[in-house]
Amino acid sequence: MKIPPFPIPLSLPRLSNYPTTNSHSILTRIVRHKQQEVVHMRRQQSFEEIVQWAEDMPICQDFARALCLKSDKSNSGFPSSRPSLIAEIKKASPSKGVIRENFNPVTIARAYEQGGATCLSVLTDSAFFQGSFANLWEVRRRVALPLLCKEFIIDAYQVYLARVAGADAVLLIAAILPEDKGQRLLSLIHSLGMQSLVEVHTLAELDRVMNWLPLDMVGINNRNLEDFRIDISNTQRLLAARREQLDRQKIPVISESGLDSPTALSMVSKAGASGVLVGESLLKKPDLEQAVKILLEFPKK
Ligand SMILES: O=C(O)c1ccccc1NCC(=O)[C@H](O)[C@H](O)COP(=O)(O)O
Repeated sequence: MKIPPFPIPLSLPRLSNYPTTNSHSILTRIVRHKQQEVVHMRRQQSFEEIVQWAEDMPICQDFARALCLKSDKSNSGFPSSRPSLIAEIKKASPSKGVIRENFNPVTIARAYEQGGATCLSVLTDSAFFQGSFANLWEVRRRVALPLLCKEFIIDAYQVYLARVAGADAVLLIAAILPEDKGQRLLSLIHSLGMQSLVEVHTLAELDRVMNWLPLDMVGINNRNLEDFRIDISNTQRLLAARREQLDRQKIPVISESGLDSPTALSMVSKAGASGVLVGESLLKKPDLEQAVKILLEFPKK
């Protein structure tokens, strides 16, 4: 394997340089910032070079398959099916500020792996989540689990960067991608050998992304990204409406955000989710390995 020159010396622009105000929704502010960030990164590191590095990367792991193999929908030892866990590595978030002061992405990744996580999600946004592509690359070098690049993707440049930093899968958020752009980015992700977790929050978004082909995984976000409200019954609602269609097309569903107990996992699993994406409730605990084990322990009958 040729080692790409990470960390690419990208000095990202400071949030305060851009004309966003608190009257805009957080998602609007993030997207405006991303637009500026992409312009800035393209100036610092040529697109052609990033493309070349991406083409030299080793083959990706099958993220969706890992999740489905681990999700145990038939194990009679458990009162309900057990979803597999994508454990998230994030230092801070717009809704919660700093979540974990003592933050070392590789130490966190190893603890998650020891605890029984199936895959990892690494926040790469720096302005709002205090993450980086270098964090993703560090985790890639030291931990074998399949990795999701958790970014606000609006441009091909970011997709190539995710591949160079070692991602196996990339998040696409329906709410920030008009239809043809979403499909174009999904096709690019596939052409680079990666998969995508396509995230929706509403039924209208779910119906829209069902036209993006081929879908690897759908994520149902329980967090409203406009106002931060969390409602884990969102997963049940959307699955109740479209489970048949998703099952028919064999598209695994991941429930995201606000999941903090085995009971919550059991709820979304019974609704049809094959996996869960969990960050904050784990990251708040001092012992992360133990926190994962406790979360994956389903309530006994
Ligand atoms: O978490 C936020 O405050 C946030 C704000 C705006 C856009 C996205 C945001 N979070 C991304 C996520 O959806 C979560 O990191 C992920 O689903 C894990 O959620 P949690 O377990 O609640 O940390």
